[in-house]
Amino acid sequence: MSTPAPILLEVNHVSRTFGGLQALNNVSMYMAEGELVGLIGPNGAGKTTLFNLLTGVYEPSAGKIHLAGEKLNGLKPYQINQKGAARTFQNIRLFGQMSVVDNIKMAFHQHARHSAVSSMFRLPMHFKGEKEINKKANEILEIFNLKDREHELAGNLSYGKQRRLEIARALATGPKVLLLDEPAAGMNPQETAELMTLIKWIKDNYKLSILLIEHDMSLVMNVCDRIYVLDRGERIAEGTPEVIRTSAQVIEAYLGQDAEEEGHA
Ligand SMILES: Nc1ncnc2c1ncn2[C@@H]1O[C@H](COP(=O)(O)OP(=O)(O)OP(=O)(O)O)[C@@H](O)[C@H]1O
Repeated sequence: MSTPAPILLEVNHVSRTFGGLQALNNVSMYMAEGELVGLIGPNGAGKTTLFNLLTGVYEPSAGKIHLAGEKLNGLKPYQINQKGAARTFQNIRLFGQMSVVDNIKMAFHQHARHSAVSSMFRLPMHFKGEKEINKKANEILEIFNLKDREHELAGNLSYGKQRRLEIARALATGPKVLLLDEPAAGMNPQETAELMTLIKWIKDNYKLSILLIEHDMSLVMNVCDRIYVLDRGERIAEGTPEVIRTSAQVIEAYLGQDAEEEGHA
């Protein structure tokens, strides 16, 4: 029997309220090193809120979050990024007026080892750092098939390519865990299939954990090792794709959503 991978991310009994609204209620979850975990649930279930808690956009009202044994509660988004969590957003947030390659280099700079002093005075260490960053940015552009567009303004890329660039940029910060919020939203079926192959490849080659929010159910079922299901702020199921596919509670939650949507139509 192989030894189980160590736990990387731990969420313990986390809740979050917004005024009177309980967006998350006593949710616990974990991710092991190298796992690709799905986070699904009907609209308004609390998925993005959980991402926002994991990345320091909001603080939990109760409960604790640990990454690689370090507590994340109370840290700012940039501090959590430095501890190894990077994310993409539902609505793409690139520097549209900067080139593709500069978007990647910006992310490297956040984590580059050369200090502000060495870059200010252009010390030899600064040039060594720049050379290294150029090399790494090149590698990432090749992997994400964006090399031929490196000097184009990010805002001019097609939607599918902007989504890929956003993931490339998150990866450039050297994360231990990558949080992807609906990375396939707005993509056509071919772009989606390519993206999924890429996500699996990233997981295997960068040996990192990935948490994926995605509405496309077949996609989640195909790529994830395990899945958590939220509904109205509560965790209602957890398990392998097979377990989730046949869970009566999950089916009921989604049917409930369909019925609500039909009622509003
Ligand atoms: N900043 C906020 N202020 C007030 N309410 C919020 C805030 N953020 C989220 N909510 C509420 O919390 C609940 C959960 O929202 P959340 O965006 O986390 O759901 P979701 O599962 O990501 O939904 P979707 O699939 O539609 O993106 C919703 O009722 C939402 O309106």
